[in-house]
Amino acid sequence: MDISIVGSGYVGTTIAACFADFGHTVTTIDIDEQVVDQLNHGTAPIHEPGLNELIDAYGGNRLQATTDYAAVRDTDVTFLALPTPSNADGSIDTSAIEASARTLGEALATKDSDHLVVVKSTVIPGTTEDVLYPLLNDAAGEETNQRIDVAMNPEFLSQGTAVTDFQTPDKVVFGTRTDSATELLTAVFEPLLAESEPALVDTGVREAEMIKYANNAFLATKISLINELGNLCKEYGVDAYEVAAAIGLDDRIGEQFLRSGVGWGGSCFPKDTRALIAAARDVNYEPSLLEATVEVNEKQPKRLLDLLKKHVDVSDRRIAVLGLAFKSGTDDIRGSRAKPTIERLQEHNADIVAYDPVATKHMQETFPDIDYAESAAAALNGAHGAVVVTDWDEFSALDEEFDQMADPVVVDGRRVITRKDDIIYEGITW
Ligand SMILES: NC(=O)C1=CN([C@@H]2O[C@H](COP(=O)(O)OP(=O)(O)OC[C@H]3O[C@@H](n4cnc5c(N)ncnc54)[C@H](O)[C@@H]3O)[C@@H](O)[C@H]2O)C=CC1
Ligand SMILES: O=C(O)[C@H]1O[C@H](OP(=O)(O)OP(=O)(O)OC[C@H]2O[C@@H](n3ccc(=O)[nH]c3=O)[C@H](O)[C@@H]2O)[C@H](O)[C@@H](O)[C@@H]1O
Repeated sequence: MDISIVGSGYVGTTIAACFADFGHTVTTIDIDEQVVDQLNHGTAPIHEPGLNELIDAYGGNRLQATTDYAAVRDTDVTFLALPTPSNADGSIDTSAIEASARTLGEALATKDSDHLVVVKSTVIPGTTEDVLYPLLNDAAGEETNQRIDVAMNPEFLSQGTAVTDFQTPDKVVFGTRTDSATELLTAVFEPLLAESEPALVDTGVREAEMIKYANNAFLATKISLINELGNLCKEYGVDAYEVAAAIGLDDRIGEQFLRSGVGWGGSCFPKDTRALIAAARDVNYEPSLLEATVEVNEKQPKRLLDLLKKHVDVSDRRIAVLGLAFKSGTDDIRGSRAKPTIERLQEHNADIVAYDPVATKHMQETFPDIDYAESAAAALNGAHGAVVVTDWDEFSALDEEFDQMADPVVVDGRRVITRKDDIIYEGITW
């Protein structure tokens, strides 16, 4: 099948590479010429395990990239994997996806066969059918004889494991208006459905849009709940990880996403929870639990520093921040809990030295005035305290490095530190 994909970020590039691997012919479209050049030269524009191998194998042949929307005319279906960031009030900014729908509609005006446009981006219920569908058809013009249909196919991959998550999902959701759209999507995903046998959810467009938000809201709330319980555990001298391990044995609860700590970040949980809260207010519904989910998350970095301040006066003291990425395995700092942690340390006039194996360059753009170390050892050397914000494996190997601290106070926000002897060690929820 001939597939086009608009947007070559985390989602667009991953699905492009995997669709090519299924045997489809794929054309990606992006406004960023550098991204297009990279793909055509067989290089992935983002860092994801396994992605470079696929792009290297198919880039420039079965997988072509362009900035020209005209390429969609030679394809049967177009996936939109465009950003849906937050407006100032938390609602989603649909400007990129709307602009793209207009350009896509204009390009499809001269296509003489049916075309399916599938929204992969995370959008509030109604966006695909009430906003994008009319835009596409208006831009395509009345005199065209082709029929444009729309569908919604939410994506559940996580950064750091994007390729394997996409190839072996728990479920695939088709939100469609017509049987022909369902049939076409089934043909696109046929190799994946045959190989991994995920649950197939065949539903309506609005339901598919809502399933994506509900999925992320549930996961974010699950983490906030274990963080709230974890905070309480700490007050009672109870280890929250022992409690989590036990409650996770109940199939109704499940063992995943029970790692308490300094909170959730990333490109999606923060924006999607805010978007759902804004959407709820739009329909005059007060989303109390979602608000509490966000509120608990905002509190965790403060708790981390309160624990540090119990042992150290941070003012004018060198404090090490270990980990800047929003989670291990990525250089992405969007929504990272390191940001509020650094801001709060700055408010207390700490002399901050930060370290991350891969995310330093990005954080330097946000905080150009703090020190950045080349290694965790260098960050800890002479520090009066350290906070751990990201669950990088290499932090669990730290040992003698703590002996080089001026005051060996370590507050762990991710339960990664294994050395406990001869240091003052505090876990955020244990
Ligand atoms: N990052 C993730 O792990 C996941 C993201 N999502 C959702 O998928 C959507 C895309 O997210 P990401 O891939 O992370 O975005 P991203 O920010 O990594 O990439 C977006 C790409 O779209 C391009 N672009 C922007 N406007 C364009 C236009 N008018 N025409 C062509 N290209 C354009 C940008 O240059 C960029 O390469 C969002 O709605 C997000 O919520 C869903 C599941 C997972
Ligand atoms: O919509 C999206 O973009 C994606 O958002 C998340 O994926 P991602 O943000 O890449 O990463 P996660 O592994 O979910 O971690 C998110 C945050 O939660 C934190 N987390 C996760 C799990 C846990 O037990 N505790 C915890 O604090 C992580 O440290 C991280 O800051 C979802 O897991 C994906 O299913 C979804 O597709």
